[in-house]
Amino acid sequence: MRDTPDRDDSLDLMSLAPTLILDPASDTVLATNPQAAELLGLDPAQGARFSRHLADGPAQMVVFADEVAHRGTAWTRRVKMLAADGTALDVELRGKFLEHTEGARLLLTLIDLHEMNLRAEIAQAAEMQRAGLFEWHRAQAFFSELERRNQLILNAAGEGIYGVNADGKTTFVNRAAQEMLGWTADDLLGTDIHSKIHHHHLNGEFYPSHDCPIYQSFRFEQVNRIEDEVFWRKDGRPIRVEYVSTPIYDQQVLAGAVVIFRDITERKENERLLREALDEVAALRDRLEQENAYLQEAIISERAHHDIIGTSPATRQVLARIEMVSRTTANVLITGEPGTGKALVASAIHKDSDRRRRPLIHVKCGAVSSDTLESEFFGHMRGAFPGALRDAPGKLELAHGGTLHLDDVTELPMEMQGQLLSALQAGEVRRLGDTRARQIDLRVIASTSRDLDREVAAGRFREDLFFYLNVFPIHCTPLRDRPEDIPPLAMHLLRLACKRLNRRTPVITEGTMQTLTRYPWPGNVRELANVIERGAIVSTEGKLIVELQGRPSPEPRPAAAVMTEAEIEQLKVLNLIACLRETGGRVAGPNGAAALLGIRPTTLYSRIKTYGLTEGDWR
Ligand SMILES: Nc1ncnc2c1ncn2[C@@H]1O[C@H](COP(=O)(O)OP(=O)(O)OP(=O)(O)O)[C@@H](O)[C@H]1O
Repeated sequence: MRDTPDRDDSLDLMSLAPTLILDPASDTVLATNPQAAELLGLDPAQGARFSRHLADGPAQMVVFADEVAHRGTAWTRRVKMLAADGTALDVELRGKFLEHTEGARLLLTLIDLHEMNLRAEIAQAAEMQRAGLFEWHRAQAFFSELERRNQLILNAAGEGIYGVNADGKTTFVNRAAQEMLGWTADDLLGTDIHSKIHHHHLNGEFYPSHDCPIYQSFRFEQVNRIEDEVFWRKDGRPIRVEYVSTPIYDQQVLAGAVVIFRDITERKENERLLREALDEVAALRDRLEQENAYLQEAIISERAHHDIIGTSPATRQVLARIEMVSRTTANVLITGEPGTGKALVASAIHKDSDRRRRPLIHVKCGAVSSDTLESEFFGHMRGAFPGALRDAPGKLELAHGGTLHLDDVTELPMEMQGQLLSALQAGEVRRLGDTRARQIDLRVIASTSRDLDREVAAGRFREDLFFYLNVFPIHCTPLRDRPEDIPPLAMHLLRLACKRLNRRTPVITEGTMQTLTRYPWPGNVRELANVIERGAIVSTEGKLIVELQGRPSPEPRPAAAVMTEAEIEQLKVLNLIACLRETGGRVAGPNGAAALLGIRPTTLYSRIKTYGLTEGDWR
């Protein structure tokens, strides 16, 4: 240490804080370190008087020096100090008493409070920054973990998920979406996804983006759920999708939309196959129903479709007409007395026609009750009327693709005749209780044992239905007018009956055959079949015995005598008189003579006039 207030190297070692040695008695700064010289701005030229640096005079300094002398060490902030240029210094003085041979010395350390505050603030700021950085890192780690987890969730989702911003540009695409679409995230991110995957409908129609429900979600804040549209894969193939597009918000501002979609191609394909299978099942069921009904019909009516037996000109003509008409689609009207084989002819026409693989439906019109007539012909839906427990097709529907045989067609009530004609002409039926019309394609064969001309004339049968049915007439001749058919028929019917009865076939003796041939057979072939069957049951000793219900076998009829025109005219007049007598002179009306004769009343009036008949002739 030096006795001058110049720099003292020992003080450099002692302290980095501004420090000086003061002789309080002479108010002299004996030594300083550079920090103190710099702080106080000591200038050797201006001398080393310490009191120059005291802002409020020496009083406080004296008090402090006494305290230091008394305690050995002390500190104070009461001594206000100035730099050499008069700048106020904010310092804390720390004093230490030093014994010296030349008197007491005061070692003063000046703590620059201003700098200390500054450092404290910097330290605090540094501390805060350090803490802030840490928090920031923590937040960053938290969010990146969150994002990673979200990515994991998005990628693990089975549904395709993608996001678009408010400009329709793709913002994210999950793995499932990339797999389903064949487009990678790189292909899609930042691009207009609609133009890549949603540009056309399945039918090839262009799909403008402003019509797209996804566009509407991010433009008009709509949640849209779509059940069946297509997205286009990168390889150009469509996939059927269902999707939900939901608008998304950032701080309550519409930011875009998220689309969650599912590939339903397989489901749609399965639905299509299922629908097809169900349609097929329904068609098969209908067909089975029809065929079942046909079989039932066949069993109920006990119609064995035997071949038509007979060699008479009448039978040969019937066979020729069957051959002529069966391959056409023409409707056929079969007339003839009961039991003459009309149903057999109808079956033969069907069997020879192109419709033979489809059913032949026989409807015995006279046997259907008037209550169920409509449902019988047109069918009904379940619940259409009390007792309609299930859907049922009508006879017209059952005959679809095949043939409908209207047996005893004249028995149909007039109203039903009209309904039937409309359905047949329109080629469609509507089941009772159904709104849907069903197409029918059928051929109609009608048969009757009545004189249809007469029925029409009598107003009991619709003329338009008559014309519809009578496209191709076939007449079955009564058995009595074709006796040459009786032997082959008798043998044929006997073979059938014995087969059915499981009996040996007896022989028909010549005498028996003559008896059969002479009999007038009012019941025609049906009666012959019954007689033969009874005979087969009662026959013994291998011979057929026939019982003809006590009717006398008439003598063989003489060949018909040839009549002159005059004789025929005479017969007509007599017949007309007998007819008018029968009707009590009534000409018109259902029970009038005209109806009985099968001619129009006007025709009858003109005939009465022509023959000059008067009431006295039939009274
Ligand atoms: N030519 C024939 N050859 C063989 N069997 C016949 C012949 N004609 C009629 N039959 C038989 O006679 C029976 C009566 O015939 P079918 O029922 O066809 O008569 P139909 O004229 O339709 O009678 P209906 O007017 O009473 O209904 C049937 O068993 C039928 O097989």
